[in-house]
Amino acid sequence: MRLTLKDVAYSIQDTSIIEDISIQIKAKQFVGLIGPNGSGKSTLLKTASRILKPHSGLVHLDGQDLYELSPKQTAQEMSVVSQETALTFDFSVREMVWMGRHPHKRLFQSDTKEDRMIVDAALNRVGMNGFKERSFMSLSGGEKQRVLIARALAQEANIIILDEPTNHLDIHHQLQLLDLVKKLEVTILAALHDLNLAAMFCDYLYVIQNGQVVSSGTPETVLTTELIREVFGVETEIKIHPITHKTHITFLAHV
Ligand SMILES: Nc1ncnc2c1ncn2[C@@H]1O[C@H](COP(=O)(O)OP(=O)(O)OP(=O)(O)O)[C@@H](O)[C@H]1O
Repeated sequence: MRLTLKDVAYSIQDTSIIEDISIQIKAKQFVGLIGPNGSGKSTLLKTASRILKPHSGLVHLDGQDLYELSPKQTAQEMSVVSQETALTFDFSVREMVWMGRHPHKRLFQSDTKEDRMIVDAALNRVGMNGFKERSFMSLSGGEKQRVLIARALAQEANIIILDEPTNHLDIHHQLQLLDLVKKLEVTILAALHDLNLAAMFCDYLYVIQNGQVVSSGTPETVLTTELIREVFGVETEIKIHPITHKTHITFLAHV
């Protein structure tokens, strides 16, 4: 499933947060958003996922206007993993993941054997099956993050939008999570802070600065010493790593 944003803009009280953003994510592509703190990545992800309605511009799923779909249809196609999971009540881990099944169910329909198998399989894939009866609120940041990924898996969406998915995760779980997400073969849009992980996993990158796209392309073409100096204010040495054959950045000093 393709996700397309055309000339998307969003402002808060006359202050432009993002403007003229056009991005295209082909089916099954893993696209990364990179950019400094406060550049507008989360706002962009929210406009792409119907959490914030753009003030102008269009968001299309396979050519169809996102706002012509019902919220339930949107949830069948797209799942969002973000840090801001506001919970009024505490739920168990199993219940949290089970919520991913909601868009596939009729009103008041109880869970089926298939739902239970999907929830168990999702928890297994993120290594959290042993935590099923634990309260979600009692989990560590990294454990919560893995449960939210399991919920996205249980939702069986064609597009997954991730806001800094590796935040809170140790290096083993960062690599495991991005590897898992990549192998799902669904369309992925993710804001990532770690430029080396972005280079390893993303097929294509958009660089956001001051609410606008300032560069886009494959990691090898986008991640240059000039761009990183300009956008992040950091001197780097960049090489193709002899083992991974991916762009590898060594950070030298801030400018
Ligand atoms: N509700 C709000 N009221 C006022 N300003 C806001 C609001 N939400 C976001 N902003 C501002 O919009 C800008 C972009 O924020 P956003 O969270 O999209 O950036 P980001 O690139 O995701 O940042 P980070 O990397 O730090 O997570 C920031 O300057 C932020 O302070």
